[in-house]
Amino acid sequence: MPVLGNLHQLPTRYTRIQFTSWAEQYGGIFSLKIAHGTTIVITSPRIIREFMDKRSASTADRPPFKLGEIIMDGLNVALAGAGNTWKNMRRAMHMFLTREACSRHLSIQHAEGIQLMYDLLKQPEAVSTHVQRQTISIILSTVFGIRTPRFQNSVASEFADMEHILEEIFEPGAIPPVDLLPVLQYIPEIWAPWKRTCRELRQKYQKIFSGLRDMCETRMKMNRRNGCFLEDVFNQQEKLGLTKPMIAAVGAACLEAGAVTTTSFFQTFILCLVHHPHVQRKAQAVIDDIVGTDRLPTMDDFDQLPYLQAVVHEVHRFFPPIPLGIPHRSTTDETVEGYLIPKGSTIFMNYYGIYHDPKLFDRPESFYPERYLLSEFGTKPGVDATGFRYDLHFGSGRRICPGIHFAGNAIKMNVINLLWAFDFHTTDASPRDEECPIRVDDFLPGIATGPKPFSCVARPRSEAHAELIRSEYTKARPIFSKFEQELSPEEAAFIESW
Ligand code: HEM
Repeated sequence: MPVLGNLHQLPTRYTRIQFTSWAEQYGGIFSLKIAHGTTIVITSPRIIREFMDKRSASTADRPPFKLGEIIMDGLNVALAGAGNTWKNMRRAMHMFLTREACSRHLSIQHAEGIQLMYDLLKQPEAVSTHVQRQTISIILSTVFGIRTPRFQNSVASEFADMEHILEEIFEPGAIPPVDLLPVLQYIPEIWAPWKRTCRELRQKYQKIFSGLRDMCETRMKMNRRNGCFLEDVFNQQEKLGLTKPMIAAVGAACLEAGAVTTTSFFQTFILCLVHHPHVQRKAQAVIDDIVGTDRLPTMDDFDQLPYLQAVVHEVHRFFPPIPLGIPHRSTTDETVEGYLIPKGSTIFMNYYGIYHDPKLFDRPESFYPERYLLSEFGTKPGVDATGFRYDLHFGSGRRICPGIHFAGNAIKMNVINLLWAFDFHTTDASPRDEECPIRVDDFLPGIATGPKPFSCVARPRSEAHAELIRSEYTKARPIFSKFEQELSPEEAAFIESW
């Protein structure tokens, strides 16, 4: 296939599995020829450090992405090339996401953590929906100044539906390679159904994010500010060099990049708990020793508990929410491990392949937090761990995820709260392998993804736990009020009745 190169070998779904199998065969770095372009896949922390971190000036660009241009006018922070538009939007995001800025978001994160536990008391079998609502609501509140007290018929469910379709069509191989063969974009819509999907997505995308931005602007004009991030961006719009569409795009990037990934983490966490009751019991025992039932757990408690930290590292390892990262593009010719990487190459970092490499991890398909108590990065004895870091799957170089601290705080809070408060059980009776009860096909395809829906019930561990959650929820309500200025009558009625 001289024109398409390896394209015919690229699957249209679950690319991470194929890349991982090729990495076993060809090693920590291999290349694919797709049309006239070179695609590099790195499945080695050492090479990520050497090439992506240390030579970040020449690897921070993104490959062209026609779908991003069609749907988002090229203004998506995570997909934009490394020019001034990206720099200005990323600079704006730092005002909201540095470690220090994140300490200002703790009170709403804490209050939403309490609502999550309260929601699970009320609807123990809707675990996944409540986790999703909470993650989206925290970002909506802190970024746009509007929260979502329930999932159904809300901006949260509208966003989640749209995102689900976006993730599917963004997976490498999912649609014809219009970026490599631009002629494909001229095929009429009747033979190119992806074009219609893009058109519909564009309308939804613009409606949601322009709408949220305008709501914030109106609130500011009416002197009803609530301290959300977009207020700061409007105030410094000129200094930051942002147009009005870019303001909506900065907010969209936080919600898109932050909600899907963090929700995926919690869903994987709960899936792993459901299939490993002994991990739940061990984690609950260490929490009970220092917390008891007279107060809620805190992030300081989490910091004192190495076993909980090991659980978090193991969840990240077991299923990184962006298994192949977001591809970078090189802007100069570079030599890595003796191979020439031509300028303009598309580069994937195969985190999934690294974390599931049996040469690096003992029984990589098993969920086994103790591995992180036995060696620093959970690797097998004697393995060269050069290049490993706990945040490897958050990206590299100048593109590293700016949401690390925001996500880290949410993870600490929910992990300790949920283990303290609930036992998670499955209602699914289908037989599973005892050694590896979670299967590869328990996870969805897509570029930022997580587990398929799974059966799960959250049972409060005692009436004392439940009682404390109910009383803390009543105390947390006033913290929400400044983000509830634009609630619909149905949402207001829901809060009253909940
Ligand atoms: C468990 C949670 C998360 C994970 C695993 C994660 C992972 C990642 C990864 C792998 C990238 C690509 C980095 C690269 O290209 O090298 C990324 C980019 C990004 N993330 Fe996160 N992320 C998480 C949460 C968040 C949160 C909470 C936010 C914001 C509130 C956020 C905002 C972003 C943005 C804006 C980018 C694009 C950065 C750029 O291209 O310059 N992420 N993230």
